[in-house]
Amino acid sequence: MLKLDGVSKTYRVGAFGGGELKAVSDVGFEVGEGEVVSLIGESGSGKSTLGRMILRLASVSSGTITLDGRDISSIRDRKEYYRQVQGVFQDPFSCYNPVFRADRVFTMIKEQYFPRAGADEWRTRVETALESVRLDPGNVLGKYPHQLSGGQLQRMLIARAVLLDIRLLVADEIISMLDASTRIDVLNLLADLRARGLGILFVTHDLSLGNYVSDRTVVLRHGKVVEMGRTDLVFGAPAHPYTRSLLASVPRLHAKWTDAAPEDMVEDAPCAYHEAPQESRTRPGLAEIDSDHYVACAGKEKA
Ligand SMILES: Nc1ncnc2c1ncn2[C@@H]1O[C@H](COP(=O)(O)OP(=O)(O)OP(=O)(O)O)[C@@H](O)[C@H]1O
Repeated sequence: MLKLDGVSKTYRVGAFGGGELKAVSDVGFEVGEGEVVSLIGESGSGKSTLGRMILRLASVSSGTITLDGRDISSIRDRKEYYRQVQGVFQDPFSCYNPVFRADRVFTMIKEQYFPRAGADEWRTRVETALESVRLDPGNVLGKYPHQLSGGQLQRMLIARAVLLDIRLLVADEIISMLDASTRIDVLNLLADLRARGLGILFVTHDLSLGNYVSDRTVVLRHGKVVEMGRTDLVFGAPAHPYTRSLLASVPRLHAKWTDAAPEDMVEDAPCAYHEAPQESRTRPGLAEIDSDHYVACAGKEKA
């Protein structure tokens, strides 16, 4: 479905845009139907930039992003694209105008995409979409954003995507601002949507969330993929020192802070990329060290 191939993004920075900042370098991965792919990396690693390029909110400097083999930049009709691909972001409050009722987000969808739907039919569709994101329509319809919780507003945005029956959701840090119990609700909701065939790019800096929800994981560092593949392999047998150090820094329930030192962070461990045979370098800068488990050179990262 969605495929990124050698995608890079360079921002113009500094006085009069005289400098350049390479936020994303030569990134390639896929998101299939009914698949959740986590994009993991620390702050500034380029996760949101990738999400924004996929959502066509930022231009691609080089490389291609395709949907079913079609370059997304060649899809002139943005409405057609957004009928299939939508984003939900960290701060749900920023997506609503406080002056209007929150369900205006549905009215806008109706006006743009379903102008001919009758009022009753539309109301039934909205109610069904709300129920599918585990919201009680009676509790949320007709209310202003300040009368709803962050979790409810976030789910309404996901319901909007459900109404459009999209194929790919870019979920950028959507859990970060929610409390623990609401987090699990939203995560379970994503699992429901995946079961219905929705592809999800789950952008997060939180490894445990990524591990919980995703089939495949892409670890980004300084805009480059350092490791990616099946989540059980990336988390179970991390091959890049950066992935290992990220995993080692996740607080563990049964370990005291001093015990949680990154014991497996061996600086002079052999580089898995260079240990792998030449023919395993099937993607630029990455070696396939197991079926659907890719790693970048550790030496270059250390340099
Ligand atoms: N519009 C922009 N103009 C210039 N530089 C930008 C712009 N947007 C992002 N950057 C820079 O690009 C790099 C990647 O930023 P990005 O927001 O993609 O990272 P991130 O991994 O999503 O971080 P966070 O988790 O903090 O949101 C950072 O160095 C950031 O400062």
